Amino acid sequence: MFTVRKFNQISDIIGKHLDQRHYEISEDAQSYEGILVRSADLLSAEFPPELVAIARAGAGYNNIPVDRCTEQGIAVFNTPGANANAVKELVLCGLLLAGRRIIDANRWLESLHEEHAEGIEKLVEKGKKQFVGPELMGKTLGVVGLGAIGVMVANAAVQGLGMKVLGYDPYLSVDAAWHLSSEVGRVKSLEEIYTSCDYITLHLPLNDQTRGMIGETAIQSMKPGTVLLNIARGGLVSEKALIAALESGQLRHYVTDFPDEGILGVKGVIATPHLGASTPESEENCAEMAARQLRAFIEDGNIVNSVNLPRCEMPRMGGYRISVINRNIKNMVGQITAALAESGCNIEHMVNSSRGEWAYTMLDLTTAPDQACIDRISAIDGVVRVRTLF
Ligand SMILES: NC(=O)c1ccc[n+]([C@@H]2O[C@H](COP(=O)([O-])OP(=O)(O)OC[C@H]3O[C@@H](n4cnc5c(N)ncnc54)[C@H](O)[C@@H]3O)[C@@H](O)[C@H]2O)c1
Ligand SMILES: O=C(O)[C@H](O)COP(=O)(O)O
Repeated sequence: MFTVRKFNQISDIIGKHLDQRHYEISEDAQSYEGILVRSADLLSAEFPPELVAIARAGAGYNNIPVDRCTEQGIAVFNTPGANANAVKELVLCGLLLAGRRIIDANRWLESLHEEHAEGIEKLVEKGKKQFVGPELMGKTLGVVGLGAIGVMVANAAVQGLGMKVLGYDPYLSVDAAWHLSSEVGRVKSLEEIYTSCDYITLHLPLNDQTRGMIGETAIQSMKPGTVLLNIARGGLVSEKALIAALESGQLRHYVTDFPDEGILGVKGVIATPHLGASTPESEENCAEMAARQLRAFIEDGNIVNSVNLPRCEMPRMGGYRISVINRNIKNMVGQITAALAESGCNIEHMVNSSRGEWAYTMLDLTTAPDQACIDRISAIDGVVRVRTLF
């Protein structure tokens, strides 16, 4: 029996993979092997020694202390693409809301309704000229980050809305390149996005490299009256520079899913309360993918969609499986196999993968290793976690 602690409300569909006979899902357990989480802040959480994996039911994992987890031998997973369509739809909504001044117009109508009991139709016809707003067709959209969401937004804007679209992503994956419409232009610098676009939308992770990337210099190099959309993370944009730019008109609108007390009420801000992934479809997709990945790792050691460890899968063909997380330094596999040989264990199947500074090995043995053998492998310099999976 394994225990998985939920740090957020997660769709009940997780029960399909984490069934009651083998998993207890708890909101307050103190000892647990797995975590399921959405946006709860785990950055300063203390983890129990039994914890082997954290599954983020969503895309962004800046709420998880990934480096600390790796040092402690904890695998961290996310669910790439599982909520991308929901976010794409919210971005398209944001483009239309900002372009056609729908929020201002709606607010005006509500005020009319409060002030006038009748004659509204005449006032509507007289007043509508205040809310003339440009069409999207023919305007240029810049997409920063061409991952699961950025590609969908770029394709929808170029194919469905008739916009010109420029995309920037220095780390574009082969998979994303396959899915990107050939009508989307790729640029090599952010400067090109800033200077040529009427609308700019951000679809990249928040990390040390991207925090505050939209500051005064970036905003000042944009076209006057640019609409900036940020459904990715609030920390990508410097709030001081943003507010000054909205006040001066350098930015016409800031469409964001991450409002706070600093920007709410500022003219030009159109905000939603972190609703990007809040659709029944994406909540289920993310929960199911997270639960499946968590179970595959807890029970079989298989790694798919980890953000800190390499992809590594080996089908179960009997035998006694152990898994090892270690630093990616020379002679680790040699030392692990030597320790097994010393304990008289024969290796039936083995797989080893690395990712940057870390590596992962799974071995299926013909006989069960004893505790002395596990201790010997755990004592190898650079090994951070050894698990027995039988
Ligand atoms: N508002 C919401 O509810 C919501 C929902 C999902 C995702 N998000 C946010 O959107 C982000 C993107 O999600 P995704 O599913 O598309 O992720 P993804 O990993 O599929 O795509 C991110 C892309 O950003 C690119 N990138 C990384 N650093 C970059 C840089 N410095 N400049 C340009 N591109 C860079 C990567 O190469 C990748 O292609 C997430 O990290 C998350 O913060 C928000
Ligand atoms: O990164 C994500 O996937 C989103 O920000 C969604 O967050 P949520 O799961 O808390 O809605």
